[in-house]
Amino acid sequence: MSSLIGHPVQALVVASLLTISIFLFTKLVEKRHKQFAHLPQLPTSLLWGHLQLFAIYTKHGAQDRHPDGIIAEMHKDLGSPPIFLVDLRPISYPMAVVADHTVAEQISRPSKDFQYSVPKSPPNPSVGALIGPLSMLNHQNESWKAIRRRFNPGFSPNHLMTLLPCIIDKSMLFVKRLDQHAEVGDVFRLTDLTTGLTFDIIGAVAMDVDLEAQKPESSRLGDFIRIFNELIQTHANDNFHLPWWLTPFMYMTRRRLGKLITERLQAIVRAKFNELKSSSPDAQSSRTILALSLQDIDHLSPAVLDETCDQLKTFLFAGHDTTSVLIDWAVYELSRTPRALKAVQAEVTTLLGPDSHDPGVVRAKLLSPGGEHIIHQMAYISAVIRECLRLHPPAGTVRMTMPKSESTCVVTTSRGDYCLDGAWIYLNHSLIHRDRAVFGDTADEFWPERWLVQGGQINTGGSPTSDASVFTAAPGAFPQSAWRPFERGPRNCIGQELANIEARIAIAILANRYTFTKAGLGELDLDSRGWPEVGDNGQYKVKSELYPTIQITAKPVDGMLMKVALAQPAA
Ligand code: HEM
Repeated sequence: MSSLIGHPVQALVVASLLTISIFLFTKLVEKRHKQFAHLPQLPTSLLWGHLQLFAIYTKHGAQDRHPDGIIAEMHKDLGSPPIFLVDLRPISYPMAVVADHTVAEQISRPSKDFQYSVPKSPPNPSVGALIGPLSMLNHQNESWKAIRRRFNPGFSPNHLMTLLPCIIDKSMLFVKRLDQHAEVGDVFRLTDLTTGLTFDIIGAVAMDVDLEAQKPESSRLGDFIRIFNELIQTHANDNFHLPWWLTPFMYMTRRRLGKLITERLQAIVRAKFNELKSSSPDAQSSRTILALSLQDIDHLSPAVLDETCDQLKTFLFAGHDTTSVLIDWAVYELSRTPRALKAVQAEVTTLLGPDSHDPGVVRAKLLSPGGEHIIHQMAYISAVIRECLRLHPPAGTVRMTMPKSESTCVVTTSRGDYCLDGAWIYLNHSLIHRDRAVFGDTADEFWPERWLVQGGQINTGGSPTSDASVFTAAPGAFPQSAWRPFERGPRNCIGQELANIEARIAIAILANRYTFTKAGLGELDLDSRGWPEVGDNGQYKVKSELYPTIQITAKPVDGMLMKVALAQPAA
């Protein structure tokens, strides 16, 4: 009897399972093999997409290298198309990787369909605790515009120049820490010092708060930097920004630390608001980025407080992390490029005088009337910064339009037009910045002169010189959109001028005072006499390549291990 009843039920179950299986299979085929079949891509597996392939490519080199390095190898094996697909579902959205600056520009510029450029991808929950849900990084359209408008004045070049004394004072503490390492002669993580510097600066210029990020012993570091460091550390091995449901405990830790930062920021914003609205605000306090953003606010409502705190959180993170990476790479590239170091030293001596190894002299000169003009005259240093950001871009941007939404995202490339709806559109700076079609055979080399005019000619290689005086900036050397470390268009980086000022000052202070020597990865390959040897690219030969890893942004994998010594002042 029971078998008689069982048969139809079993048949129904089997039929349902079969229907569901066929449905799922069709969906899978649709997603894996049809949805983005129009985009160039390596062979994809029905079940795994490109996940397995990605794992295989990962094994080709250092496992902890930045995913951009893996993507670059895939790109090369595909014949370097302007755009291609990497399908890592279900770990992330399918990713349309943009490797060509003309395509990137179509995404980042305003258009008829997208007034403020193609929208940002949905917020990444893994960085939610660091920047806060109301961060301008996550907003779109008019709500983004309103926030950006509120904070723009604080980042205007003119306003930033008024903050010069505070940036220089923080740089003096940086010198003090380096002097200590020079005295001991130890191997240290330069990143720890540069993040201390940039964190201190952003705390001072944004809020007029001493974040005490440059204390000699880590136990004496300020509260903020310790919490931030702990939070950033949770991203150390999170190569793929794994979804929260795969890392629930990490997610909870991040939330807890994020809350601690918010509480501290709320107290600061309340105090600064009250001070500002009192009859006589302190002169320094009233010039900060925070103060300017509060100028037109009469009532500090909970909504305004939350929004303000999340922007400050964003500035604290975005403002210290990327700029410290830039300074790290500048120190490293200069330490292994004698021609460029000589040119920087000559420029600093010309602009700041023969005693520019003395930080006190540099400070006095930069703070004297007209000091800010000196910063604008640093043509060679500026080229070094451009070149470091070209070769070692810390961040990129990810955009997205949903399928079947009102406006679609179609880009025109040398290989045809592509609709990108439903994919993460990843403007990959590492690929764009090393495009041989733009930067030629020296695309992978550190060559600051490519940004400069020498005797009326753009120097793209050959006849190197270290005479900085013959260089002037070359604004039209390359298509503007081919260099985009700060991104372009309305959603470009609000802090790019600040980063530039910080990096210029840091390089100017370091150039004639110290000699840096890399330790560990990227160390110089000395000859039998113990001397470094210059290779064809004008750089000292090294034993191994130093590579970036991912810790939210791209960072030198070893924290830029260095030794530093006081340089001999020129006779
Ligand atoms: C070398 C240093 C820096 C680099 C390479 C850099 C790079 C970038 C990039 C690529 C973006 C676009 C991100 C995206 O679309 O998701 C961006 C946006 C942003 N950056 Fe920077 N940044 C640097 C320094 C700074 C500094 C010093 C600050 C200061 C507080 C800052 C604050 C921001 C903010 C708030 C945004 C969002 C802007 C918006 O959406 O309107 N950055 N940055």
